[in-house]
Amino acid sequence: MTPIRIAIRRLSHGDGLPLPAYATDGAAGMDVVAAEDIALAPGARHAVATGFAIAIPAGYEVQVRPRSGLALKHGVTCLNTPGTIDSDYRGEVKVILANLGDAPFAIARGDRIAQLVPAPVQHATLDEVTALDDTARGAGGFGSTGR
Ligand SMILES: O=c1ccn([C@H]2C[C@H](O)[C@@H](COP(=O)(O)OP(=O)(O)OP(=O)(O)O)O2)c(=O)[nH]1
Ligand SMILES: [Mg+2]
Repeated sequence: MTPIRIAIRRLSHGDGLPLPAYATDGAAGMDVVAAEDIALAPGARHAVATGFAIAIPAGYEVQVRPRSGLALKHGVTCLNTPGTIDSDYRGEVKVILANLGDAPFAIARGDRIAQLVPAPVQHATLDEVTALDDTARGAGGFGSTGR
C-alpha cells in the first residue's frame, strides 16, 4: 500500500533526536522517542514531549500506541491508548505515559516510548429516531452472553 504523506516539523527541543521511524520493514508503527528525561513513580502519569508536530492529511488520524515491551516488563503504557492525533492538530505530539508497575521507571531523552499508526477516519452523520430496530441481543451487553 502506498504510504500516506505526513508533514512533520521538528521543534527546537527536538534537535538531534531521530524522527519517528519503522524499526523493521513490516512494522505497523513508527517508534517515537522521548524528548525529555523523566522519572515516573509508580501510579504516576506524564505527557512526555516528543519534540515534533505533524499535519495529518484530512480523512486520517494518527494513533499513539504503547510498546508491548515497556508494558510487559515495566507496566509502563499509554494511559489513553490508543491516543488520537486529530488531522487539524498542529501542537506538539505528546505521549501520555502511565507507570502501572510497582517500581519507579526512568525515561531518558532518546528512549523509544510509543509508536504511531496512521488510520483512516470515517465520519458519521446521526439520524435521530424515536425507536430503533429490534435485534436478538436487544439491550443485553457487558457479559450478557456468558463467559
Ligand atoms: O496521546 C495523545 C492524545 C492527544 N494528543 C493531542 C493531539 C490531539 O489532536 C489533541 C486532542 O486529543 P483528544 O481529542 O484525545 O483530547 P481531548 O481531551 O478531547 O482534547 P480536545 O478538547 O483538545 O480535543 O491532543 C496528543 O498529543 N497525544
Ligand atoms: Mg478531542
